[in-house]
Amino acid sequence: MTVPHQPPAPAAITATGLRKSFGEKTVLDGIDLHIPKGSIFSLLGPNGAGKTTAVQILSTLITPDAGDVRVAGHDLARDPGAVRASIGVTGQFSAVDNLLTGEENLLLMAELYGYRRRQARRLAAGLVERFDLVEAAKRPASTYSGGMRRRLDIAMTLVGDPGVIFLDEPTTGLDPRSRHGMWEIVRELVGDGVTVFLTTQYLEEADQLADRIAVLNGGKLVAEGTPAELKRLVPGGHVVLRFADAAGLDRAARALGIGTADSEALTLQVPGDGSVKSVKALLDWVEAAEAEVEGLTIDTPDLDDVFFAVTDRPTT
Ligand SMILES: Nc1ncnc2c1ncn2[C@@H]1O[C@H](COP(=O)(O)OP(=O)(O)OP(=O)(O)O)[C@@H](O)[C@H]1O
Repeated sequence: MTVPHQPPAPAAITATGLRKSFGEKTVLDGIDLHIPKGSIFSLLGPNGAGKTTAVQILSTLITPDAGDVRVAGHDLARDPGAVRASIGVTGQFSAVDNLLTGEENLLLMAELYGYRRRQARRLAAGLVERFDLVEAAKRPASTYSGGMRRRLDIAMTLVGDPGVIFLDEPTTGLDPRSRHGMWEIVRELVGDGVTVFLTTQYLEEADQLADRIAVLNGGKLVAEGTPAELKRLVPGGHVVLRFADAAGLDRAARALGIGTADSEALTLQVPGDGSVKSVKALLDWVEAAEAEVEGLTIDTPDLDDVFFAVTDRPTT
């Protein structure tokens, strides 16, 4: 019997041996990337690690010193124009014109892409609706909140119907509600088949959104994988049992023979992955020692733990 062979998902972005230095400073020291179409990839790293530099290279704003890069099926070095036509970039350098209304910004963008007046109006109306800007559409963008401006920025990017979107810190400075709204937008984009390359300062954001995450440090990718894979790289998961009295804590600590007891808080911290099976086994042991557990909490490593484990101090 032959095992059916799953073809690898086509790549939206690939890079091999990507290098970039500024003077003496090597920022990217041989980076390889393979980002499947229709996925969200998040690049993390301390301040000054080179995330923006990577985005600028992949989006044709600056040229690398070495490396083969393909974006949306086009060779970056040979056909930067085709790459540019297939991508959208939003983030630190917003394309929004403050003097124009939201609607005018969208119409201007549509004109740049060669849409006729009627088509442009229809497209702008659809985007205004989709990005919840109907009430604000006739107001100058200068009056918009940070969240509205980011939504308008992404809406403008979509006028060009890009297959790959670079989001450079899309939610920095947004309040939690606006941030969640932005996450919904990103998920919708990917649902439509768009590939998203995301840089963020918020590890929770990468955890929530990204299919795969890479951590950049000292010019190299020091860790790469799904959020779950990365969390497995670091130890630190544990279960904290809280006891009814000191005698119970004592009996349990002796029966288990591992863990850190806190006699004031009446807790015992035991290493563990927090799975139902391991917690049940732990409670069975404690019960056999006739110790009464009043409560328990499970702490699993999060991306913060991974980040601290694989990166060193900021480089700027
Ligand atoms: N045009 C330039 N000339 C000289 N050095 C530069 C230039 N652009 C970036 N750098 C340096 O390259 C390094 C990486 O910068 P980059 O902005 O890519 O980092 P980053 O990971 O995006 O940081 P942050 O999280 O702070 O935005 C920094 O040390 C920066 O000072």
